[in-house]
Amino acid sequence: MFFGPEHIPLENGGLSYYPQYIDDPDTLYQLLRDNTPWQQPVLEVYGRRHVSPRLVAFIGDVGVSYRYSGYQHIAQPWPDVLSSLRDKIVIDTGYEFNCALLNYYRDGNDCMGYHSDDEAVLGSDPCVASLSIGCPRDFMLKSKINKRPAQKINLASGSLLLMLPPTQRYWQHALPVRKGLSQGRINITFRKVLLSPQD
Ligand SMILES: O=C(O)CCC(=O)C(=O)O
Ligand SMILES: [Fe+2]
Repeated sequence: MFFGPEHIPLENGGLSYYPQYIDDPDTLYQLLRDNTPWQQPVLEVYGRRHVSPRLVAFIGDVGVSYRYSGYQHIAQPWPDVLSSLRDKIVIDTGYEFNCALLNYYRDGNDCMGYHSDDEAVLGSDPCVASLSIGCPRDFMLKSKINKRPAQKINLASGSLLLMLPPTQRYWQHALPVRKGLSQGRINITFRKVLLSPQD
């Protein structure tokens, strides 16, 4: 099955949303939930250290590492299921990705605060491809240059959201707490870390 994408324009940016990008999200969800070496690192956000409010894993090509939130992530090798998914996303979008950050939100209490995926190692205008499986959750976007209300997109299981350049430069995004949700969700953001200046 393949629907979309739906283009969602943003002032100084833009999104492409594929509501049903993969066929069998439930199987992929269970496979990743049960076979990923999940970690719960101590993160440093705005100078304060706290245990991450979700579980994480970082996978990628040999030699890729990625420092964010005060923590150095060394890539684990790609499981087959994710390298073939990466290949499909590269073909469908025309963007390259050499690593992926996995976030496991165990229930509605797990969350991610407002931030941009704008680390220097991603280059000046990255495209980030975000695949969601499991419990649908609200994804919020707010502008860095005006105070208009945040936009909300409910990310369906099996959906792919592309955050197109220059979205990371002008927007922040978050996954807020949703008390009462007992189901888990896994999000995979495919990224391209630059390994040398000419990449
Ligand atoms: O879980 C999500 O949908 C967002 C994840 C995210 O923003 C990130 O990993 O940087
Ligand atoms: Fe992000």
